[in-house]
Amino acid sequence: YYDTRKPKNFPPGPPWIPVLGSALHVHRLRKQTGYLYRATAELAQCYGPVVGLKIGKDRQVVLCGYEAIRDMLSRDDFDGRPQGVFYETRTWGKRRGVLLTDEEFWQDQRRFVLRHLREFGFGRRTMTDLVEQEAEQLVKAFQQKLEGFQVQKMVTVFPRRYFLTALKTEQFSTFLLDSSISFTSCNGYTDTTEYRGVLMEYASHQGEVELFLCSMDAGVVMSMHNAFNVYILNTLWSILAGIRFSHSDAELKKLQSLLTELFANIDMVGCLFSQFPLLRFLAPTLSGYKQFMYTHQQVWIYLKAELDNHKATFEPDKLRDFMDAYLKVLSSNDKKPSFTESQLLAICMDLFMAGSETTTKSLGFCFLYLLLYPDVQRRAQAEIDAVVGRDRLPSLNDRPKMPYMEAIVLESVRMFMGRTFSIPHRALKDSELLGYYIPKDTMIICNFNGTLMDKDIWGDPDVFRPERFIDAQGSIFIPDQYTPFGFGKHRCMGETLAKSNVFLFTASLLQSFNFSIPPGSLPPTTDAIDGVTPSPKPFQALVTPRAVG
Ligand code: HEM
Repeated sequence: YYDTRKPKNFPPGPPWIPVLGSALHVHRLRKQTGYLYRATAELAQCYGPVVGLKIGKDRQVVLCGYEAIRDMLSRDDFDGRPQGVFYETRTWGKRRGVLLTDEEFWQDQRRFVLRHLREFGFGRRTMTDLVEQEAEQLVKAFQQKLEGFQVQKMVTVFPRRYFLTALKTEQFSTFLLDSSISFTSCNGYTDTTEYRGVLMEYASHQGEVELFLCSMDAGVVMSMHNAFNVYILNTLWSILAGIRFSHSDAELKKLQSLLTELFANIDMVGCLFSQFPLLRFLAPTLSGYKQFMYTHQQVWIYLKAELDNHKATFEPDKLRDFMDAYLKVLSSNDKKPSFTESQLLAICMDLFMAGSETTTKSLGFCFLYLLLYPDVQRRAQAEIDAVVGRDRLPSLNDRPKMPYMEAIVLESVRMFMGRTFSIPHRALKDSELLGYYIPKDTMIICNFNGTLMDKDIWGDPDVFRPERFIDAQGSIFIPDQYTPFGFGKHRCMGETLAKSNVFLFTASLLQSFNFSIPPGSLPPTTDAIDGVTPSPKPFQALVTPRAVG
């Protein structure tokens, strides 16, 4: 009976039943809508922007509107992070790290991490160099896959009259760039060679049409959703531990695939064993506990080996990276008790998890939408050609002169975070939010779908339209409601790095290549894979070099 009673003036929501709370109700909605963020958005339609739930042992409040989210994120009362098995087993049974800790412990550690990440690269020249270096490697890797392939000017001069006739008789299947076309005979109408290819550019002048066509076999079809992981991780890991991973590093690949799988099986708000902790013992596999532990153990082993390596080569006067800076503090006598070796490992794990998945997935969504919106791709390429040209790679210094590319970054992150939640907060004491009573220790979650995909704010939220971030003067304009990195004291620590990566990786690839839907394939779906953070479903692109400008 006690389990079914809601605290007085607790935010409205579905009824609570013993032990399960509102879990079944939410589960049903999730099945219907396909996603947890949609299930809670539906609840917000019914109960308002502040929804009260109980999932197993967890009392949760989900916020679904800008006003509620802004109020919560800007108040110290809600600066806690959730407690419990889920948040402790990941770091050896005690809350450690910077992602899921709070109060004085977190403040000291966050301050240290921010200061030293800045020292070794964040927001400084070193970061610029690192991101530019990785972008260059990424372009090289794409070029290698396309090696030996040249844009073929297969048909140069084409009598316009014949060309138009061919179009009318549908010898050309379509007249869109990046589409596949095939036709027979052109040179003087006697050659009966069959031409099949992807139309990359055309120019019509003086009664003639010039076609730039690349052979379909020569373009390379590549998986795009996972094309960026290692390069993204390298920008972060160089700063943290001075390491650059090779693309073929088998151990890293194994680790990343374990993490990807784990992230798809748990949610931002926990999973079965965190809400029903007894299930760890009764059903370790079904409740996700076994997989959670196994993946974390693998990450610990990996990080510990690197830490041992650093300890063996550590020189207090020659600090190479963030790990060294932390080791130096550990060796001093006046360090605060929160500075420990396990805390260093937990910070590395947090940054490893928070840093690589998020940026990689933002890039995944970016290229998914670039395939679906070829006009956006062309406009970006026109800006790249005008500002950078083709003789050198884009750099982060070009950024202020490239508002359209900057807008693509903002729009890609909106598409990514508009399908998920922020990291949960916790009420540090009994509080009030938009007139409701929030008891101490309640978990509070922002559903970013309610702001980043709100029709009233964006008009056409499902459309990939970077122009929405550009004002009448052609400058970047960011509405207040755009908060994919959170705000307040827990604001994301990697925003600068993440945006720089998405900007430069995208600009560098678009400078050299066109990305299109492979001929004969359906357009990729915009449905995502649910999980801690959403991922685009696996998709492929036909990558062809751009014709020389
Ligand atoms: C597109 C990429 C990214 C997005 C959308 C993103 C988003 C977020 C959000 C929404 C939060 C939670 C804020 C809150 O709880 O109020 C957060 C926190 C955090 N992010 Fe990011 N993030 C991204 C990339 C990164 C990167 C590259 C790093 C690596 C340095 C990083 C490190 C962190 C950390 C350490 C926190 C916890 C901050 C704290 O609680 O004090 N993030 N991020």
